[in-house]
Amino acid sequence: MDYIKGLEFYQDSRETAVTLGKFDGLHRGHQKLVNRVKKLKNKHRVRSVVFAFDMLPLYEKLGLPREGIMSNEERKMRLHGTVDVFLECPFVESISSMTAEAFIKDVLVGILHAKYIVVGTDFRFGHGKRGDVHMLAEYAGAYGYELFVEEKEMYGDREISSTYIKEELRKGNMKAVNEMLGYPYTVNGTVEYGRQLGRRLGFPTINVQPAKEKLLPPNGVYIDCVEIDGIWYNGIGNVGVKPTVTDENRVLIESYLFDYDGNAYEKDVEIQIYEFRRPEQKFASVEEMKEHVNADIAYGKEYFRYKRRGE
Ligand SMILES: Cc1cc2nc3c(=O)[nH]c(=O)nc-3n(C[C@H](O)[C@H](O)[C@H](O)COP(=O)(O)O)c2cc1C
Ligand SMILES: Nc1ncnc2c1ncn2[C@@H]1O[C@H](COP(=O)(O)OP(=O)(O)OP(=O)(O)O)[C@@H](O)[C@H]1O
Repeated sequence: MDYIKGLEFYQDSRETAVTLGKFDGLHRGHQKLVNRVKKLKNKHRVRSVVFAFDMLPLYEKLGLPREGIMSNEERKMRLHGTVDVFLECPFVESISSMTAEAFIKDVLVGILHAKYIVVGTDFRFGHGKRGDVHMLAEYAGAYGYELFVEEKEMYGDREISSTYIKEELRKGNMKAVNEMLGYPYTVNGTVEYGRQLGRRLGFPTINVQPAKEKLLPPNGVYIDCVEIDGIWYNGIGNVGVKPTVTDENRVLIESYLFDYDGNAYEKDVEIQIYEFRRPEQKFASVEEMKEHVNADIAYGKEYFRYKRRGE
């Protein structure tokens, strides 16, 4: 997969099947669009392209933190191997001020040579969000592309969206989050050196700091699975600032893995979060915390007696 950041760097004259949007989370609805693009590629021998807006410049301009389901890096990793091109387009002034008509003519047709365009029913684009599926359909004949409009994937009686997933993530409702994503909520990061206190207490942990632009579930203890060197390990971990042992305000994911005894420091790992167990607590002593963590570990082992990763 070619990864291109910035429209100006896309310089391929081959025809494409392209899907467009913000694609935060690459949830089940997004996957439907990506799958359609893959099918069109196989059928018509065109290049398959995911065109994703990078909303970071907008958040920076507004002075707001970006709280995404995934970081840009995680999105890139997740798309790897699915399409020919992942084009990330920073949402800068020149893009946000472009009219919808110009976006179709200059970007979709002019730069991307789109032969097939795939979007959801509610896709909006262009200055003032004036562009929609009706406008895309209107210009299809003139510009020689075919439009595919996919029905929205549902979760219960509500449409799946990044917004809906973030609402549930903020509540720690991992079941809903994971079902809407169609894969477990994932954090990628590098294992850092901790203070080795866990090891002394009998539960060594891997410590990972998530990307700063990532929305995490509420601080608390969660069932998780961690991939190290291509092998998955079951575990239970804490998302938070570990107030019992430090006054630092740095949010980490710390996980105790049941069957791992290697040295994971500085390795890149993937953490999947499954189920909320309890909120993070400031215990009166490390001994009291140890009792609770031991109970958490017993709970986690019991959990995996009946379930395998991903179930
Ligand atoms: C299952 C589990 C539950 C935890 N729960 C809490 C908690 O409720 N409060 C807290 O302050 N720290 C909690 N922690 C974090 C521990 O304080 C931390 O892992 C320990 O101090 C070791 O830190 P170190 O890696 O820096 O040595 C938990 C850790 C695990 C693995
Ligand atoms: N549930 C869904 N089913 C099918 N297509 C979807 C679904 N949700 C979004 N899409 C389509 O995926 C593309 C990218 O959507 P985008 O990420 O911009 O929206 P979203 O997931 O609804 O996010 P947000 O909640 O931030 O608006 C668009 O073409 C959109 O119509």
